Amino acid sequence: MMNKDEILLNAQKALFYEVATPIKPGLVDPVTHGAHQDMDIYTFIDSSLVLRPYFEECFDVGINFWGRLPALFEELRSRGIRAEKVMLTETGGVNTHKGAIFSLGIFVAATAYLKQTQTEFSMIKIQKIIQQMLPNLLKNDFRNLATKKGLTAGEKQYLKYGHTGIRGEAMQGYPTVAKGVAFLEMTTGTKQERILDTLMFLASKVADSNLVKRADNPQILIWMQKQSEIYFAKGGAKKDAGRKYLKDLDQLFSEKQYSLGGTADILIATLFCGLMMRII
Ligand SMILES: CC(C)(COP(=O)(O)OP(=O)(O)OC[C@H]1O[C@@H](n2cnc3c(N)ncnc32)[C@H](O[C@H]2O[C@H](COP(=O)(O)OP(=O)(O)OP(=O)(O)O)[C@@H](O)[C@H]2O)[C@@H]1O)[C@@H](O)C(=O)NCCC(=O)NCCS
Ligand SMILES: Nc1ncnc2[nH]cnc12
Repeated sequence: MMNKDEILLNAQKALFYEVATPIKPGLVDPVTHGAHQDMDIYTFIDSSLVLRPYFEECFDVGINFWGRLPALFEELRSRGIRAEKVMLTETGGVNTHKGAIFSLGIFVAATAYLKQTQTEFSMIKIQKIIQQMLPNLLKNDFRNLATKKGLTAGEKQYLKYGHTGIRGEAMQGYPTVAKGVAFLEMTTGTKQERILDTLMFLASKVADSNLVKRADNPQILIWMQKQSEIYFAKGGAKKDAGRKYLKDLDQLFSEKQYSLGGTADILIATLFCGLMMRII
């Protein structure tokens, strides 16, 4: 298993690899800000760097933890809430990495916990640890929704459509990340082509509450699956037709204010695992 510095470096690399990759539909890259007028690449550089101490805390909590795993998540959560505040202070109130604070924080802590007893990073073992950390996430988080004021997009979508969003994904041990890692391993080409193809693969699998919120329509997820199919039929990132399609899609997303913000967070977690497995 890699040492602490290497693991934390991989967490930061995952954040930078994702945002550095052009052309992602509706998302920020070094040249465009997609559907996010309040962000640019510099906002993401600031946010990625300021989160380093938080990921270090997640590692330390995981490596020193003993006891029942749900208590590990409780320890993370209070730190995650603080990290969200640090991010918002650094970005001037912009939500760059809310999903990544949650998901990547869980992955870093689970990796550190695994390191206590195992010499190798294993996707299956990480998924099991995460499942054991989060048995009651949905029940606890959605307990008082009917009377809660100021619901988040994820909470609203649970009440309106029954979508369990990022919490459902996390509770199941991130099956979509596992699929993303298996896909990433199969990809060929440059790093950029492999990351773009993995993003578009994930875009057909993730129930992205950010996309549903922006489109104000859950059917958008089915439309997104179709776009992903067309992209791969055109040869994906390694072909001019695939890249042209992506560029047009980015244009459309920017005009309609659609974003794949949740998918970007799942890509970040996928890249972290890929880096831990040395497949990227
Ligand atoms: C459990 C939390 C993630 C809280 O969830 P919450 O209920 O607050 O919000 P959700 O709407 O459910 O989603 C939160 C963010 O998670 C990302 N996301 C959405 N769907 C998925 C998915 N299927 N898989 C992975 N990640 C997902 C998404 O973040 C991205 O979108 C952001 C940009 O959105 P944008 O619309 O521009 O900005 P907003 O602020 O949302 O709205 P406007 O201001 O524009 O109107 C971009 O940042 C991406 O990261 C959702 O935003 C977790 O946050 C939580 O529990 N928080 C408490 C602290 C905590 O527990 N931390 C855990 C430590 S381990
Ligand atoms: N590149 C990106 N653009 C917008 N939101 C994001 N959330 C995570 N990565 C993002």
